[in-house]
Amino acid sequence: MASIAPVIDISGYLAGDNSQIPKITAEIDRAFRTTGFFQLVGHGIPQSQIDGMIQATADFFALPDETKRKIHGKMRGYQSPELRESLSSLAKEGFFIGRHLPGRNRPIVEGNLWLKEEEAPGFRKTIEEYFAAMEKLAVILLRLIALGLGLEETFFDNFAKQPEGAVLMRVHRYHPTLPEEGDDVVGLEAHADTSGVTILYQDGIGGLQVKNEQTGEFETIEPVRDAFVINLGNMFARWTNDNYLAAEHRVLLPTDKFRYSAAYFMAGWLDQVIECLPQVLKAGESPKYETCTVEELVTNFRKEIYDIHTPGATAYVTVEES
Ligand SMILES: O=C(O)CCC(=O)C(=O)O
Ligand SMILES: [Fe+2]
Repeated sequence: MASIAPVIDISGYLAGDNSQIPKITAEIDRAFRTTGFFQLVGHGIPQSQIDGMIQATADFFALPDETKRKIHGKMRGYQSPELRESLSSLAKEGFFIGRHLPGRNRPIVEGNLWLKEEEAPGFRKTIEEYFAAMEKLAVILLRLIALGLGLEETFFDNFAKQPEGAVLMRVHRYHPTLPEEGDDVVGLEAHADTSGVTILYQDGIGGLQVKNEQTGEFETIEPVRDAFVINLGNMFARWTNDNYLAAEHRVLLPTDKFRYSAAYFMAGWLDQVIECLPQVLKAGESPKYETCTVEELVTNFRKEIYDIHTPGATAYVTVEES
């Protein structure tokens, strides 16, 4: 059986070797049709930058609770474990950042929350630089996806590059289970992402699992040190009429050490209209989803999440940038 997340090397494309494009785009197309996940190597982001991001994340979460809570937020800043009632209090902490767009009053485009430099030396710079690297990688990925779908290479450029975009990154610390809890404790429940494409880095601990559509079983994606795990969110299910999978995935808690990961969600330009691409429809098929905008999808998602888990919470936090 094919791997649940095949390793795909895009270095040929990045080096400008056009002869590599058909092979790479066909591999990506196959992965998204069969499992919705692949592991990306040859992406050009130095391992030292990735390791630095993981170290900065670990240092941030190691700060005292009261320091982290100074920047407690919902879609930006520190997310303590209790924000999601469905998880055990020890399961997972997060820190969210998104695009920095001061002066825009549009919901979803919010200000980031940072500690003072002396409270978390180097954290902001490291995370912002990694986020910027993800922004570039997302454009590259979307170009390869466009080619694989038989579209113009730049088809998704506006989606990715228009500044007013729902583009977020969350770094996580998953806490080890208590001895009496055993293995197989779910720390992040099964979900599909609300994104176009998600670029995830998981450290070497493991625990990320994807639901196999054929068997219904969750299968583990083994960490590959220099690879990003790439998956599609529900926007591509809509664009491709479910030919590309927005696969369900979850995370099992580690058993003896913290696990760190970083998930960058390219949910794109708020005014992007998402409608079924005519290229994917076979004779006699019709679109399964209503046409909608990114803003509608993301707003609905946030309402669902925050109204369910934190009654009374608003879908957005609008924060003045310091
Ligand atoms: O931490 C991970 O490995 C996965 C995170 C994830 O799926 C998410 O944040 O949506
Ligand atoms: Fe996810």
